[in-house]
Amino acid sequence: MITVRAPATSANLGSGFDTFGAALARPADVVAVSKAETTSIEVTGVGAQYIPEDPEKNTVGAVVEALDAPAHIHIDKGVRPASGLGSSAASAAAAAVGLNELYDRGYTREELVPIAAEGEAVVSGVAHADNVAPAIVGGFTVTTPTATHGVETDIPVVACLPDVAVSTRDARRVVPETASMDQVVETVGNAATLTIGMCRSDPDLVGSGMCDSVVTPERARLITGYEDVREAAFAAGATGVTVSGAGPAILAACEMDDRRHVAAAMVDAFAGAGVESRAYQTRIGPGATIV
Ligand SMILES: Nc1ncnc2c1ncn2[C@@H]1O[C@H](COP(=O)(O)OP(=O)(O)OP(=O)(O)O)[C@@H](O)[C@H]1O
Ligand SMILES: N[C@@H](CCO)C(=O)O
Repeated sequence: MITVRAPATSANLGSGFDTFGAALARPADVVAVSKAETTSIEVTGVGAQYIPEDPEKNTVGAVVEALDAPAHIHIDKGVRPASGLGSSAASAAAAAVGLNELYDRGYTREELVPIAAEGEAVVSGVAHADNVAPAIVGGFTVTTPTATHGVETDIPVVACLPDVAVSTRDARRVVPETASMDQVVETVGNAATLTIGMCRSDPDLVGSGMCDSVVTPERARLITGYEDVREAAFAAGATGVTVSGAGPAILAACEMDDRRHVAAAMVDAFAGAGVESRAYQTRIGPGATIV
């Protein structure tokens, strides 16, 4: 049996829609795989009741198919589904790393990214790899249709998760089909600023590059209290705030000394909007690890 811990992730980071991703030090899924004649899946943990155990419908089933690696798979969920924290990707990433090891398939971490992304197609209709990439490789990642590049970085973040669900499939329906040239220029500038910030482990630069005027405003409308939470996080010292993945989680970057205040401010602001939430005080961390 092989057991793998794969982290929650935050995709987009504002200016990097379907491209940027970051691994969060916590929460995480823990997935155990053992060889079997036919594949079976058992799910326990946070939100397990909402996750199908049918291999055709669970993200890990697509990974089993892609690796031709039938197994009994136990998924212990630490990342709540429909969170914007890469819940479906965490399981797929852990399964890809575990089954690659179990069956000695010999793929590199980068080669496992498109394999794990097949699982995302099962739940959202698109094999977007911006969550599975950091969940497998760790740190900050840039994923294009042909490659994944990652860097280690040290950025404190708060991921505040309201007690409501937003499915990625639904949140992709509000993504605009076009952007103006002004928006393209602005986005390139912000994405480049964020990337330099990640390379320098500089929360100010990362935060200022987290802005996006194309996708984020549309997604923000799906999250009750978004503007209040954003303002409260900035007032408490956040350097940047945006929708995490497809939402409803909201991600804030900050200096380590401000992390606690930012977390409290975000939870209080959600409460003011009538929404319960929990804040993960975390940081950008490593990818999947065999435990
Ligand atoms: N192993 C799995 N873990 C979590 N969700 C799964 C899994 N397999 C299938 N699902 C389904 O995927 C959906 C959740 O995925 P979705 O992409 O909407 O959320 P997320 O992964 O938390 O968000 P995001 O991709 O925005 O970070 C739920 O409908 C859930 O039942
Ligand atoms: N890039 C994807 C990530 C989902 O977590 C989206 O925003 O739809």
